[in-house]
Amino acid sequence: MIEVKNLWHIYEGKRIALKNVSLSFGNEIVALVGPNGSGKTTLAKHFNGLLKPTKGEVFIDGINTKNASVAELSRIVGYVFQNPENMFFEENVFKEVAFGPKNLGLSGEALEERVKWALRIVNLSGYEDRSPYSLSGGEKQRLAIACILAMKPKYVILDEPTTGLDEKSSKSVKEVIKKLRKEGHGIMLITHDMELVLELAERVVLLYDGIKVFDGSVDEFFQLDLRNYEMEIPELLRISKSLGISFVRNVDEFVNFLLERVGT
Ligand SMILES: Nc1ncnc2c1ncn2[C@@H]1O[C@H](COP(=O)(O)OP(=O)(O)OP(=O)(O)O)[C@@H](O)[C@H]1O
Repeated sequence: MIEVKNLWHIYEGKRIALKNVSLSFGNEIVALVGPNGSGKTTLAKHFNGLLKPTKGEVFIDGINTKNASVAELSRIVGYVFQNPENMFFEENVFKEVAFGPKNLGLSGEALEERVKWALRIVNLSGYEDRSPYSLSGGEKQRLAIACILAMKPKYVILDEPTTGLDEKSSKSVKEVIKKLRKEGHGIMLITHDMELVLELAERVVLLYDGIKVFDGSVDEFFQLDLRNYEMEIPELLRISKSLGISFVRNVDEFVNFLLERVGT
């Protein structure tokens, strides 16, 4: 369980980025949303100790982040940053994925198994010898996820995992996220992509100007007037609402509603 208790974060220069935020999350997919500058990244950086509370406390499976190093916390919380190509530095995909578990002390067959396992989950088996830089945007995103998974963290934070990806790549990243959830990982999606929230999230936390203004179900979230928070509901929901359909997750559900209506 990740537990945030009355967290304040004030950057040097006195910018108050988080104001008394409390939340906890476990084995679920939580979307962390809010307009630019609302404090999402600041909050997420507390989960692996990259930032320490100005006031308040953060516990990762009972460990107070104040007393733990980033290295220690990164074993429990994996953070997949935005623009993953910035994090690659090895000559091939195998070495890139092996880097983290190697640092954790794995070697030989165990290391090879771990890398193969991580690549299998993200559907990149067979890519071992490719240069990370030769991959497509979606493949890079999946490689970045594999690098984190190879360290077997219990929680995975994904910062804008679908931004800049085409439909097909975005779909395969979503499949990976679903797979991780099934494997028992707790997942936090930091995102502006409301379609992604609609499709995958089980819960939404909304930050606005450093304050947690909403924490609840996806259905309830999309009942808020999101324009107040500089966001918009997905087109699919807008259309379905205008047809009197209260809540659908995806096009298939939408079509089913319409077919039921035609049939009655
Ligand atoms: N290193 C820093 N020093 C000073 N202020 C910072 C620093 N990092 C972030 N901030 C400020 O803290 C506030 C929250 O920023 P943060 O990056 O957490 O927001 P965000 O919700 O992740 O935004 P975005 O959606 O644009 O990524 C912003 O006003 C930002 O300018």
